[in-house]
Amino acid sequence: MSATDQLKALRVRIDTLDERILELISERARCAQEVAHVKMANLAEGEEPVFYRPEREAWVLKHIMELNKGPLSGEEVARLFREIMSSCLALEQTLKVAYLGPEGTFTQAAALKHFGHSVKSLPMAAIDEVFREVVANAVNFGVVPVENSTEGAVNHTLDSFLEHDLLICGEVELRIHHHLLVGENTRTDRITRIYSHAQSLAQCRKWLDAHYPNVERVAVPSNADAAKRVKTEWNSAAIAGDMAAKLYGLTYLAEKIEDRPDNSTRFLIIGTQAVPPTGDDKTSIIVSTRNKPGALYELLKPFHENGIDLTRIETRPTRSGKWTYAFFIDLVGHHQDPLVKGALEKISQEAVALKVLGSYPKAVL
Ligand SMILES: C=C(O[C@@H]1C=C(C(=O)O)C=C[C@H]1O)C(=O)O
Repeated sequence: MSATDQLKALRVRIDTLDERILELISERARCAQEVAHVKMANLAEGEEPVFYRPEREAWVLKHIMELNKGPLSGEEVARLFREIMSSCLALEQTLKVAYLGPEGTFTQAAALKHFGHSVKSLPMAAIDEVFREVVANAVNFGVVPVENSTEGAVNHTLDSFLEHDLLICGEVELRIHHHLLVGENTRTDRITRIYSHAQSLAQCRKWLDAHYPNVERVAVPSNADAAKRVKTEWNSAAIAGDMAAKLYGLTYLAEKIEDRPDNSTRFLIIGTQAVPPTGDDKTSIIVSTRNKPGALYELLKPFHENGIDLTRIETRPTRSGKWTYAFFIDLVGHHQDPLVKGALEKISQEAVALKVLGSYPKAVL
């Protein structure tokens, strides 16, 4: 058989497979519609239906990854199913998700990675605004950055948890690649200014010292903001990611300029919905202690005694009193797991204050 005939035959097979895939996806979508009807028909009086179930979605993705035998990677098939679920959920309810904007930020990329593309994503000007939109019920969820592997905690986010009563419903991790971008009329030999968010400038510090030691670095509110500015400036460049580059039609002067190749940022999904256990969860708490010797040691002891793994501890001053600190702790497990529950009960007896910010499925993708 000639190559042309071979290709022709293969394409006929692909067409037939696509038709079957379409049939199956449509059948799945109809099932999701039925799920919505069942949820609506079984509400107690005054009860609001809960369409989005993060614990179920995490299970579906993990199940698919476990079943997958290739040739596509587990992550690749999970991304496809992430989008299928996103479309199915949109038949039940279109989620509104606020994120730290403007459009084109890594936080928007994180929101779409977590929820898929069938949500309505709404850019906010500041982290606190994302929190306020969720508190006001103007959106279903919010997405905010919380820590970067190179630069550490995002303090605005931690402080917002002290001010607002919201729950963490999920986490997303995103590999962060920064590029040096310019507009089409830029004189690349005359760059006198590089714009970016302070965190991104810090994540590319060594690269900038080596390649643009004498160029002014200007911190702006977001990478997308930086990208927007350089579109029309002939003597400046921006550091931003692919989404912003595409959104503003910029040219790549240098790619992947972050100092650490494993540079990644963790984002949190904030909402008002408590998430049931999946068996592979994390819990975030805020706790403050009396200011006495050994207080932090005493505080952490119950975790050690119950064999609970702490993945992060961060300290922030609170505004309620001088030298009073709040500890943000992430641990492995759900707050309903007996060992976690026991440790938290012991801690709440000792601590000045303890707040469980939420238990949520570990990031699957
Ligand atoms: C179908 C459901 O509703 C939503 C859609 C899901 C899906 O498409 O698989 C999974 C969980 C929910 O977010 C459900 O609750 O099972």
